[in-house]
Amino acid sequence: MWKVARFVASNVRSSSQRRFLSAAAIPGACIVHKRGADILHDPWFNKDTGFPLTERDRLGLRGLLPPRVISFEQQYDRFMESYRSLEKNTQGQPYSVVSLAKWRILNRLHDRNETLYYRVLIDNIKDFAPIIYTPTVGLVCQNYSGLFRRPRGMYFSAKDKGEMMSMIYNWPGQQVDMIVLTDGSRILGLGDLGVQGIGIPIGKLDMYVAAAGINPQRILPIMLDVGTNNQKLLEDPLYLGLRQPRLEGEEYLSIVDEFMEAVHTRWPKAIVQFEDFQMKWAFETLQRYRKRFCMFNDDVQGTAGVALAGLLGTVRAQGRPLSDFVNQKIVVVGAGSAGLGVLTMAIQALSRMSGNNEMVAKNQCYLLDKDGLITKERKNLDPAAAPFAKDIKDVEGLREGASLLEVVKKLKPHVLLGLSGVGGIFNEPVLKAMRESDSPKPAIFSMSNPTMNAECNAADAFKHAGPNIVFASGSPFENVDLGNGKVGHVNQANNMYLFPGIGLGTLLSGAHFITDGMLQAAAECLASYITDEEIQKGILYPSIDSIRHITAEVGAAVVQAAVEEDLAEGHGDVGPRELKHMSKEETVAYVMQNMWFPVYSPLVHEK
Ligand SMILES: NC(=O)c1ccc[n+]([C@@H]2O[C@H](COP(=O)([O-])OP(=O)(O)OC[C@H]3O[C@@H](n4cnc5c(N)ncnc54)[C@H](O)[C@@H]3O)[C@@H](O)[C@H]2O)c1
Ligand SMILES: O=C(O)C[C@H](O)C(=O)O
Ligand SMILES: [Mg+2]
Repeated sequence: MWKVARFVASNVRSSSQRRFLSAAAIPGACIVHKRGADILHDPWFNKDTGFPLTERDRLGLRGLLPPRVISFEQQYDRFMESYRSLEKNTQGQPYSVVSLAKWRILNRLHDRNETLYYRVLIDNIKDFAPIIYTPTVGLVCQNYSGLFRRPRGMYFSAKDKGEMMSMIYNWPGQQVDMIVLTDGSRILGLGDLGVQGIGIPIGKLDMYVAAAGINPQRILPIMLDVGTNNQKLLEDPLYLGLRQPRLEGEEYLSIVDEFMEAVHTRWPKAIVQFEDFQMKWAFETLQRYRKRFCMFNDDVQGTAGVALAGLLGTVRAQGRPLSDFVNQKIVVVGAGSAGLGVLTMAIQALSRMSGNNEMVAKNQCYLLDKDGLITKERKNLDPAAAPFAKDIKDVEGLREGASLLEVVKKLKPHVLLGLSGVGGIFNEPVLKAMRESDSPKPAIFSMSNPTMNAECNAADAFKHAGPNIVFASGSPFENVDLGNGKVGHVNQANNMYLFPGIGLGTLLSGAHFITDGMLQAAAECLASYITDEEIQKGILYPSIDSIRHITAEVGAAVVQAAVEEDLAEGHGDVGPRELKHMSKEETVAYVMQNMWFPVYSPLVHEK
């Protein structure tokens, strides 16, 4: 059942206490086998000027660093000062120049000193997420060839067929818990970016470290380069990927199969998150692997949970009981991997609420793609969209392929949700038509990324659709000043609220598969996180500042769902029996205690 109660773990302490707890959870003092300059050049172990004298002595660092030892806090302040002065010095310059400059300064730190990097990221997540993640990561992918300095993660290409099993052992880390994999075929709303799409797994895994406290030594971003159909890239002499058209059909699948086998052989417990695959492969690989490997598709499944939580929040924002969800008319614009994922999960929830009546559930939902309203009259109807195609007699006054404006005018939907990847299609006439919605508080979800691809921006949404709307977007926008002291709240409906908790919860449960039940538990948990008071202000999702706490709760919900389904095999010292006996609060505490937190750990034993 959908319960609306904010759960606050009894042992949630102040943030400084939590930091202490997390730091204390780091297993044993890490003893490094490297020496001298090799340590300084290894971002996992490097402490820059922070190496204490004993470590300088015993690790062969004497003379390789300036003599004064600088504390972690001083290093932190020094970085933040240079970041702030960069901000000041780039004021007034174009968005792309400023955000790429910010990305570069963060990336340089990432390449040099991971402990300091993740600490500044965690402490300043609201400011830095838009740089290392959406939307700047999109710009980084587009400019990857020019920005490339050092590799990060692994690259498997079509040319590596037959070699992957040995290649996987080239990765220096002993243990890998979390992998994010892309083939670069649908990077955000930017299309096929080939090998340049590697920026996305890197950004997602940074969020895993920041939000879920996955140890950065145990993450692995991976690019599967099977070619690109992007002509501009193929012709670019600086392009770093394979210069050939994308593999298709069995050839393509045999590469992904080989890769999955290789990963599974070396790290049988690693979780693989599929990210930004074009729709046909997103669905095909999900179906092919979800019962064989521990994997999920974030665009299909993570997005669905986040959208569902927002849709339920919308019902609450209207002052209605959750059961009223079955009366919401929902128009989804975009019939791709994300749009279909959202509809599938929304219809499952609607069916449950209407006594397992899938017909009732489907009646409430309408789907459009680039050719307009999808009905059963559609020629060459995509089989993936077919279950959501309307019977023409059920859409009286509308025709097959009706335009978005026609649909909105006719249906007066409660919710307009965009996952089309096309910037600006919620234009002025469409937004104005939403003023006639049957809902007193219509919802506009402009979920496509990055910012330029959003179906509309926040200011236009409030301006044209009116001040009563609830608004959410995939990329961040500033809140909108509505005058008279009123604020139009902007929510960020982004799968970042769920994927870290799905991954962490699965890892800590020891489940071998990620089931619909576990994903549903994650979505329910997010939906119940927000208080009624916040909902009244149009707040559907918590602030990203609290992403670690949200992720702990989502992770715990996933663990508990795995336990309920008898899939939990435990993790580390914690076995399935112990997991079974944990209360909800204890499960949240267990998850929190397993979150890595960046502090310099000793590299030599105390004498
Ligand atoms: N906010 C989030 O968390 C989140 C999650 C996943 C995807 N997304 C975004 O959603 C977008 C789509 O992702 P996807 O994987 O579904 O892509 P996709 O390529 O699989 O699907 C895009 C769909 O949009 C349709 N479309 C194109 N032009 C249209 C138009 N003018 N009107 C109506 N429909 C149109 C296409 O026909 C297709 O059905 C991307 O921009 C992506 O960044 C956001
Ligand atoms: O990457 C994001 O910000 C969300 C989503 O996975 C997307 O593909 O747009
Ligand atoms: Mg994605």
